[in-house]
Amino acid sequence: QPLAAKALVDRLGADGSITGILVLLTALVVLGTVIESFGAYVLERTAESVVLAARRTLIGRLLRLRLPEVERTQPGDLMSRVTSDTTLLRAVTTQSVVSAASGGLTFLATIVLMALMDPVLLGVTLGVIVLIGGAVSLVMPKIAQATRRAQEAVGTISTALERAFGAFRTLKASGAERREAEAVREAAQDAWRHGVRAAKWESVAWSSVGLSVQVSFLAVLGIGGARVASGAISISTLVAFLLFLFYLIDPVSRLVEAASQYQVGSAAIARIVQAERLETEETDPAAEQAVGQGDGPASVVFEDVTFRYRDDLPHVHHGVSFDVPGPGMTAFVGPSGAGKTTVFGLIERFYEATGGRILVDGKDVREWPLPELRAAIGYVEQDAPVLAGTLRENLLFAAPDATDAEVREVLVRARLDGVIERLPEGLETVVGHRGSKLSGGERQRVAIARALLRKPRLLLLDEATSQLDAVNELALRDVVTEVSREVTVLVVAHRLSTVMLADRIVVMDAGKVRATGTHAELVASDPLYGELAATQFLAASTPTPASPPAAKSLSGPAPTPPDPGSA
Ligand SMILES: Nc1ncnc2c1ncn2[C@@H]1O[C@H](COP(=O)(O)OP(=O)(O)OP(=O)(O)O)[C@@H](O)[C@H]1O
Repeated sequence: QPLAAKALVDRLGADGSITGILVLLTALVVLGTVIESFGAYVLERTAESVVLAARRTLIGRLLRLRLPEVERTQPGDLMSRVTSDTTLLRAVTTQSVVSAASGGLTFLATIVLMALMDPVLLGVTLGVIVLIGGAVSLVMPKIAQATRRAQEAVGTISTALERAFGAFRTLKASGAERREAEAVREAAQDAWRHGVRAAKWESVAWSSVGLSVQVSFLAVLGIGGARVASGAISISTLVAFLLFLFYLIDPVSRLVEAASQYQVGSAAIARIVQAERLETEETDPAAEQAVGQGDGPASVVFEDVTFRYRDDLPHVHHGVSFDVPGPGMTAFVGPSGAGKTTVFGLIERFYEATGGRILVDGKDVREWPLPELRAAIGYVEQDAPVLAGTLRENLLFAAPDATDAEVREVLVRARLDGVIERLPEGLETVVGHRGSKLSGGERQRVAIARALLRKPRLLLLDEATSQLDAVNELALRDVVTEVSREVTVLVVAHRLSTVMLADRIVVMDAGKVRATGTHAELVASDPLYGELAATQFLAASTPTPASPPAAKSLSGPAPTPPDPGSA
């Protein structure tokens, strides 16, 4: 452009035609702008792609984490690694890379030209730059450290918010808004403090650029002056050298910028890598694709299983053994904390047993391809979680390929058809965060319908009927009885009515199976079972000798009215 402008001025002076040059000049301006904006676009796009790639990898791994890993970490913090930390990668991939490349090239070119003029003065300049550069390099880790702390604080904010929103009703009912807000504010304050600290160290790094050039200037002036006086170099060489020194400001600034941006990015990378290192379940896309539905009810055998949740915790199972041939209903009963729910966690292989063997269909669960094992199982958790989204999404969650006819059938079986009919939007009704717009009983029925839609060979129900009213409970009991004719059903039961329907009952106590048998057998033979039947089960059904009408409920809501159905 300057050359074209010069030619333009020359032509004007010589009264020549300027059209060609004007066109050339315009073309150069347009071309320059296009190249510049295209360059910026490519750079930003690359940065966004890096962020996307990091997020994809992270998301893919986080949803496959082993359950103990998730229990050891904070979901909110893990989320902030996907959302906030990955964003910081942009800085490294744009400013940092470009500054390092352009700054590095200009720096080298200037140094070469300076070396051609006077190697001695160059030595002086580099000496000063290296000295101050050394000091700056001490500052760099502090930027990384402060950024990491700031990002950790951002993770704490997410964790605190997740905790509050996860139990929003309890938060309000406990009047804990102010205290929880205070905790979040404190984390935000922490993020601010560390962010400011990072900014402080960055400004130290920046000001050192000016300092290094000024000190070099003084040193070159002194030593160069002496060399001019001694006749080693000419005064014009000294002047040119000093000018070059000022050309160094820009590349050195860019290099420092690149280095400090890199520190910020590396703090984020460290947190991302940390999340990536968490242990995931084995993945085998081929096995996932090839998951077929086996036939018939599955059998479950526990052989002297021992288990503890963590190495530093006591054992929850001390040699649990039982044998459940399919089909039929098996109820697990026992005092709270006996390890009943843990049995389900081990069958699903959420956790690995520390000793003994667990066989499903005669095959050790560790030898089953995980997707295949889980495809055979329908699981209704203790608190029957419903996910945000529509009812349809919730139902199809475990069986995305289910047909409308199958959904309808399952809705009728789970006695949800009436509920859906009453809703103006039917299956498209949005159920709110964790299904907060549904009643407790409705949530449980949705969870049961979801499990049934998976057409399991083994159904695990954890207190699945504990929040149902008498009519629905009776209906669901019929469903479960019906299902148990073809499917192996294991249920952690807290209601006598459910227990009495079971083909076999496993009584657990303190991490062991103390007895198995039918209700009648156990009432006669096992004192703990007799006591449980009398006191702990909800006396929902016909009073039995072991379950007087005034029986005290320890494990659930008020007793429901007597139910003649199970007499
Ligand atoms: N994820 C976990 N990490 C650590 N300890 C756990 C975990 N889950 C359960 N425990 C502990 O293991 C023990 C057995 O728990 P489990 O849920 O199997 O009992 P349960 O018999 O189903 O009790 P309930 O009838 O009250 O549901 C309890 O002492 C519990 O505190």
